[in-house]
Amino acid sequence: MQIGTPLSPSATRVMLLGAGELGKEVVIALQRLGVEVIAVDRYANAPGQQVAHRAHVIAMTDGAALRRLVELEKPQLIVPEIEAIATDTLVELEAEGLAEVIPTARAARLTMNREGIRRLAAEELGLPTSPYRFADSLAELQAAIDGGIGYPCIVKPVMSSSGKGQSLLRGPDDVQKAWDYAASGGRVNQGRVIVEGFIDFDYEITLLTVRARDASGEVVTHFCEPIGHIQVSGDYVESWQPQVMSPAALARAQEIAGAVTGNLGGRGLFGVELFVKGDMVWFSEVSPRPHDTGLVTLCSQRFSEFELHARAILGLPVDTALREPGASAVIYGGMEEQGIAFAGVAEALAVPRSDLRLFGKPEAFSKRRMGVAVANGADTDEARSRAKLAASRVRPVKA
Ligand SMILES: Nc1ncnc2c1ncn2[C@@H]1O[C@H](COP(=O)(O)OP(=O)(O)OP(=O)(O)O)[C@@H](O)[C@H]1O
Ligand SMILES: NCC(=O)N[C@@H]1O[C@H](COP(=O)([O-])[O-])[C@@H](O)[C@H]1O
Ligand SMILES: [Mg+2]
Repeated sequence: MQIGTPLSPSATRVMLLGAGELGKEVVIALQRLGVEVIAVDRYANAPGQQVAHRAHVIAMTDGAALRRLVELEKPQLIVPEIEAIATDTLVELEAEGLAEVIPTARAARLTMNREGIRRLAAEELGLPTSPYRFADSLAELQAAIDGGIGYPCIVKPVMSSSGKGQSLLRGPDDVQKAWDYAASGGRVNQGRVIVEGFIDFDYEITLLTVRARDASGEVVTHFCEPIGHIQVSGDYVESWQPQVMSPAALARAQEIAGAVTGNLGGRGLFGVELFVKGDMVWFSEVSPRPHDTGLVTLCSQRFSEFELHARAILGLPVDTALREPGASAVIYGGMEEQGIAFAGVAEALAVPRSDLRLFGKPEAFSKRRMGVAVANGADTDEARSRAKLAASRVRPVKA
């Protein structure tokens, strides 16, 4: 693909559906390559909209509104940045040849709903996953648990992300609460949940996997070094790269990631989430787009996951090499307030080899991710303590 001049008839236009912190970095990477970027989100002044050529606010789950916007902006590429999108409309738009959906409209549709991707991975591709059932009511949920899933188990809305609506159930007393929380936490409330048996893993990783054209034009699969991370209530708080793995576990992880991304197809970067115990590896889920735990690559790789995504979707070659060990630590809003300020930034950046991203979200919530600290070190232990120290020095305050 040639790259044209932005804001001229020759422009290469890319539309991001979702413009949060991950999209913001993708927009910046695309801007640097001379791409015209249109950032869409459900609210005004989303992080990615602040650095794009144009911004639109629509309900992205409204198929008619999405179609109108695509017909107006005529992007060559549509890049989903969140799950909750009218993906049936994406399938139609792609079939009509109106735009190419990254990585494919089918991948966006399957991963929007936990049921689609889980059934593909476990039942079609035969990949190892936690035991699971789906339920549409409290009674069905109880029956699924009693019928074999057992305790401990995890309940999640079929459509949600960043741990929203997710609970760990230790016994029968937790079932009603988990059902009610899932119903309130799903981004698109379908009243359907997945219940998964709890995997007692040693550690979990995100294996960033890139499908990109090589010099001959053929799409080949590249793997980044594995990223280790810690999640609290289903949301990531800390990540580091590289995560040390046994050669057997790494080979199995790459095999699973290759199988699922190969089936989803297209071009782009994927975050393949895997649980590891000894040499055993389970597939958990996959984002057909940059992953929050991959924010660490802003400091650890030659090209961040966002730059890799930008290159891959444009049909350009990639280089997934690690540069040096790194880590990331999340900065939360800590309050429910509009237009907050951040104190302690100078103190945070005084931590050796550290850097910050403040996303610029217009409204803070107590557990909303508002920024991230990244840091390098001689090893991931040193990088982690620096990233956590830098993050802890940033203090959200009322402006
Ligand atoms: N079956 C399971 N066994 C053990 N831990 C689990 C299981 N399912 C989820 N978890 C834990 O909860 C975390 C979040 O789960 P999951 O990735 O499914 O949620 P999510 O809402 O899609 O999050 P995100 O959008 O951030 O990826 C996992 O990374 C893992 O730490
Ligand atoms: N795990 C998925 C993930 O991290 N997605 C990132 O969070 C944003 C939504 O944030 P918000 O909920 O604060 O608006 C999304 O737009 C994306 O950048
Ligand atoms: Mg996840």
